[in-house]
Amino acid sequence: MISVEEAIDIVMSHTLEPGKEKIFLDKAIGRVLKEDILADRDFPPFNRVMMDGIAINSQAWEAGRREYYVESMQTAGSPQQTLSETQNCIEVMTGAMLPQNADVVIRYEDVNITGKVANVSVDAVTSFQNVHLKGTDRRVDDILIHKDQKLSPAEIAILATVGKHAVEVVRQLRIAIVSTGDELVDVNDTPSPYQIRRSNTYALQSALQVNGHESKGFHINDEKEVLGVKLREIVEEYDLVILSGGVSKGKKDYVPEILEKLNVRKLFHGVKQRPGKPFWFGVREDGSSSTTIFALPGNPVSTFMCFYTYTLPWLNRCYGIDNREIEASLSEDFEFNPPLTYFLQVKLNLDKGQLLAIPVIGKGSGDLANLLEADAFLQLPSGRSVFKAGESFPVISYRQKI
Ligand SMILES: Nc1nc2c(c(=O)[nH]1)N[C@H]1C(S)=C(S)[C@@H](COP(=O)(O)OP(=O)(O)OC[C@H]3O[C@@H](n4cnc5c(N)ncnc54)[C@H](O)[C@@H]3O)O[C@H]1N2
Ligand code: MOO
Ligand SMILES: [Mg+2]
Repeated sequence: MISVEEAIDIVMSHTLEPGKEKIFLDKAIGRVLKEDILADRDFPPFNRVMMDGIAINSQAWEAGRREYYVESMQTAGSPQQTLSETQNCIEVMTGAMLPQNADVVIRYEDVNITGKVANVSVDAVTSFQNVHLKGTDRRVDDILIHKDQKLSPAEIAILATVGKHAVEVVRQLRIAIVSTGDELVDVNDTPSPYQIRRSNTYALQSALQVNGHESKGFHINDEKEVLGVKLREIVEEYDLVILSGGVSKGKKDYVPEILEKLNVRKLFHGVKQRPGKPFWFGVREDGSSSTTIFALPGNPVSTFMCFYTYTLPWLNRCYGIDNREIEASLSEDFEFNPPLTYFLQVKLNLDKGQLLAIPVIGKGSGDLANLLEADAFLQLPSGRSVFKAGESFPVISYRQKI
């Protein structure tokens, strides 16, 4: 059996290069950009009026003029007008082009308009007040977003404003989630006394979904032949296969044996960790294509922990997304004696800017209800048994709290 550190090294050194594809902007949220995005014009593209009011020429103001004849109105979305007489004004609306020969905008709150005459009630004006000057935010051809950026709503706004209705992003890997087990029935079914509803596929598919990955769910019973046939099809069609169950020592735990028969190269089976000890990992190479297989132990807490500790960081690495390394400090002394890395379930609290991990002890890796009480796993290293309050350890969070 290998250590957690060795397992992470092996997983992370077997990433894929997904390639790229072009997609429409309305489908781009959460995807990773594969091209630099340049400003197609200055930001803003013209001298933009920032307040509803009147536009005047500052020289007229300096010459003492406070009463202005309203020549016309410049609204947003209409071509630039020209102030024909500098002692006059033009009514202007937010978002409009500043009229030619005008360099000051005075807001309506500081103006009294009677008929066609505007009286200004402020004591001072400054050149280009209430004007958002052309090119002051960004210049044409500036790089606005660098490639490899994961797209959030802020990047989507920029892509829209520069007219990118389609963008080049990292191709989505084809992902299959496969649960195994005769005791498992679907969510719509009423289990017999000896059965349970399968939850791992739903947990994994939703964990993928919140991280921007589509996947297809499958279920296969513990029958060698069927497992062999169905897994062959899945392994040949998908880039990533995440299995749950069937990897331990049981008489019907066929998954490792079947995978090896399908020419999946085993990279490890068994990690010195709790939960998740029987975790199996391998790769099937077929000419230019390859399939990566995470066969996770079936106990729901093990499946969950292994996904967040190994599979999600692997996916992030494939997509060029940084894996955040966060630590939290233990709220109380904790003891764990076996020579294994222990992934302690914890609740996270922010305490005076410091992340505090409060142990939430469940009844082992079958106690999936305990996932509700906790937020994360605190990774306590092997080789020691006493962990002191205040000590910091890496934390793997499955909630959006941090
Ligand atoms: N003799 C030994 N027995 C076991 C060992 C061991 O080292 N020696 N390891 C234990 C550990 S640790 C784990 S974890 C489990 C792993 O078992 P498998 O990966 O073979 O998984 P299964 O046997 O198929 O199922 C285990 C458990 O999880 C439930 N399960 C499975 N899939 C789902 C699902 N999709 N949704 C909900 N629950 C699921 C299943 O009903 C079982 O109760 O083995 C220990 N045994
Ligand atoms: O490794 Mo198992 O996940 O402890 O129950
Ligand atoms: Mg088993």
